Amino acid sequence: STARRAGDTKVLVAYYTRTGNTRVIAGQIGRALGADVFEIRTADPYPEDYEEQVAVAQQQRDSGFEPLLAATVPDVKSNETVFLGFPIWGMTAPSVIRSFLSQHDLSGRTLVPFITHGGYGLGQSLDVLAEHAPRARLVEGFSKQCDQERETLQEVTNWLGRINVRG
Ligand SMILES: Cc1cc2nc3c(=O)[nH]c(=O)nc-3n(C[C@H](O)[C@H](O)[C@H](O)COP(=O)(O)O)c2cc1C
Repeated sequence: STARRAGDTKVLVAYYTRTGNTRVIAGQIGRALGADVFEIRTADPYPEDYEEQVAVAQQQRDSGFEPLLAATVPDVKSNETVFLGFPIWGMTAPSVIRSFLSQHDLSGRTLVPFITHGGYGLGQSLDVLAEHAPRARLVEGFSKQCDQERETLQEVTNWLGRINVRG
């Protein structure tokens, strides 16, 4: 919603997701606060294949690469508060989150992370936010353990092996 009362502060909810877990939280924050919701996307799509994605994520993490964004938020500075959501990849924030923070100056703004992970916790992700948005006011975020794609794929593979159906 863009309708606001005088005195309201503008809130943006920006998030990145691969399998949708983080999107559920983004949608709930957006509805609860009447905030604009922006899905962060890379200009070049990531692999659909899980193992290929793990390899690309690791390579981009280790090299410090910042993938090009498909789009940026116009006038991000008009927002007093920015919620930033992402999954944990390789014990840290996905490299596209570093791209987002490099491309959007959040100086003097309140930055609220919301993070999903597969059970191994937040890793280095909060350090990444502090380093790449050094002049934002980083407040306590929300985090939740969610399904791991790896586990779902393995369970489906096991099940297909048990039933007697051949493609
Ligand atoms: C490339 C890749 C790397 C991941 N690395 C981790 C990890 O280091 N620790 C962890 O707990 N979960 C890891 N996960 C699991 C995701 O963080 C978890 O499933 C998350 O909820 C996915 O969010 P999404 O559905 O919004 O993409 C990884 C997933 C992917 C695809």
